[in-house]
Amino acid sequence: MEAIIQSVNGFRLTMPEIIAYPIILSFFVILWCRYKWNRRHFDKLASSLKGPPAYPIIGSALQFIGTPQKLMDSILKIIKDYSPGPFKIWLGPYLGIVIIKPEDVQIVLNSSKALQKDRFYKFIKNIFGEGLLTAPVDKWRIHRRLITPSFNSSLLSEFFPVFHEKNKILIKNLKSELNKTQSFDLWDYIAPTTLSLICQNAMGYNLDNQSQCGSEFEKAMISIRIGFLRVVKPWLYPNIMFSLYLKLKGDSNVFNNLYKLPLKMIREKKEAFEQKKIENESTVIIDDTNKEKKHSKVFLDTLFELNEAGANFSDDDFRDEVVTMMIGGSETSAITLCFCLLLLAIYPDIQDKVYDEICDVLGDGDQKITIVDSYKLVYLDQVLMETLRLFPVLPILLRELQDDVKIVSDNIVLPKGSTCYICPLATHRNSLSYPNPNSFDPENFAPENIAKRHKYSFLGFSGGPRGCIGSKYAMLSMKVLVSTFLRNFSVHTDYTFDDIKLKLDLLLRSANGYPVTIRTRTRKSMKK
Ligand code: HEM
Repeated sequence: MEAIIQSVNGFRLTMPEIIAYPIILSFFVILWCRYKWNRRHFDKLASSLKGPPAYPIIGSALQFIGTPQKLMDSILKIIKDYSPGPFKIWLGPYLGIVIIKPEDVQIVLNSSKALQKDRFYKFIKNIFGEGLLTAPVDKWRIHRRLITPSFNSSLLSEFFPVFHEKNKILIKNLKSELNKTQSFDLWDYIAPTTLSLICQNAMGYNLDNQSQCGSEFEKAMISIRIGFLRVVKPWLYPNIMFSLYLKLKGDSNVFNNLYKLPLKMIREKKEAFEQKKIENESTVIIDDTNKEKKHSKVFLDTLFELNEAGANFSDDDFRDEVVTMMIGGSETSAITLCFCLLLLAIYPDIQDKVYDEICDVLGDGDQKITIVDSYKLVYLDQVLMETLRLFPVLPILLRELQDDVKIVSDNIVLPKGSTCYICPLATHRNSLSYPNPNSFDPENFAPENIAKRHKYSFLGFSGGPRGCIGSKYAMLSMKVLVSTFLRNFSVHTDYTFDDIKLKLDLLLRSANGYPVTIRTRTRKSMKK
């Protein structure tokens, strides 16, 4: 039968069209209503919270578009406008609630319903796979329990010979910059050192920093930071768009390059492990007095042994845990150390005070630092903590809530399925906890001042069950490096505190590097 043609407002429609269009429209209206109904608790909470402007589909993403420095500026502005929260942020269609007050943070970080890393971590899964940092909760529970003993406090002293050896190389390399008037970037020396430290201490692998592999890994790390910027570029969310983007930038091989060194280490260490097993000498060494003594295994050997005992790590599991340790254990410390030394260069009085303490504990000679000495360097400890307060390497942590979580502020219930943004940067710069939050003042971490504050007002290493597994190792290794550095050189800069501009590309960094000059240390401790 011939279709009936009708004229509707000047448009000519066939009868099937007249029937189909309202059906299609109703279908979308129903879908939309269902979507809104399912998310009514998000919308209800969102309507009661302040937050930056948001638009359908993209949310507040427009605020964050631009360079890593612009991204950081936007974050700082939002924190300033909405602190101390809680406040909302829509990223794409996803509701996030930013919490800043220590009492709220304590609840979320310790809640069993907030252990899951947020969906946005999937973008860094390209890098870390399912290592501890990014692993889903079930896998994380098993791996965390197995891996924790490798960084147990009782083993920390065993890392010292490697600390000494690698710092000796650092000092030798730094001598090429001695007494120059032109500043250099601390990063170029510190980053290879921390990478080399973690490779040897966790993987038992002696990395020659000048080797092709080491520098290739570091280069891949630089390209990989762009992976993180996907979070604020919704058009790169689909994998196909991201692959295309990498191709256009000539970076399509970046992940293969990143994995080259970890895979090489695993292969070689596994061969050595198998060999030792055959010789049945895997855990026994003979000491000077010819007595047999247990030699603690490095982290990677522990993984091999656990696997033998039935832990069932796949090849990907090995790779992911090793990459996580390499990046989590080196970049974080390198950034903190660079900021710390730059701050000491900006504040020579504080540098002198740190140096005096080092001389008190270690003397003016070249006696090697021990673990007991490092515990006595309490002012240096304060300086490092204050550095992490001002420049927390991970300025924002994201948790996807697997159930409702009630926080203290206004008795708000954070709904299941929403994202909780914990913001160390904002918590650390809150004047309720720190009287002059934007100044460098190591006295903030004097014991009497720590006692006045909430425990969760410092989040440099996060907290709760998913807090940093390597915090004690990190503090010790940083203390050894800074004290060795300052025993050899004084550090100087033209920078002022306000010259430090920040950027965020996976981690928080100085946008213009860490420019300093160094001189042979002439001043001996004033206390002598
Ligand atoms: C100054 C140095 C360091 C800082 C500031 C730091 C900071 C952090 C923070 C804030 C987290 C929590 C991340 C999150 O919740 O998303 C974390 C987790 C982690 N860190 Fe560190 N870290 C440092 C050094 C290290 C070192 C030396 C290692 C290895 C030896 C390490 C290994 C890890 C691992 C494996 C995780 C994941 C823990 C888990 O989810 O169970 N970190 N770190």
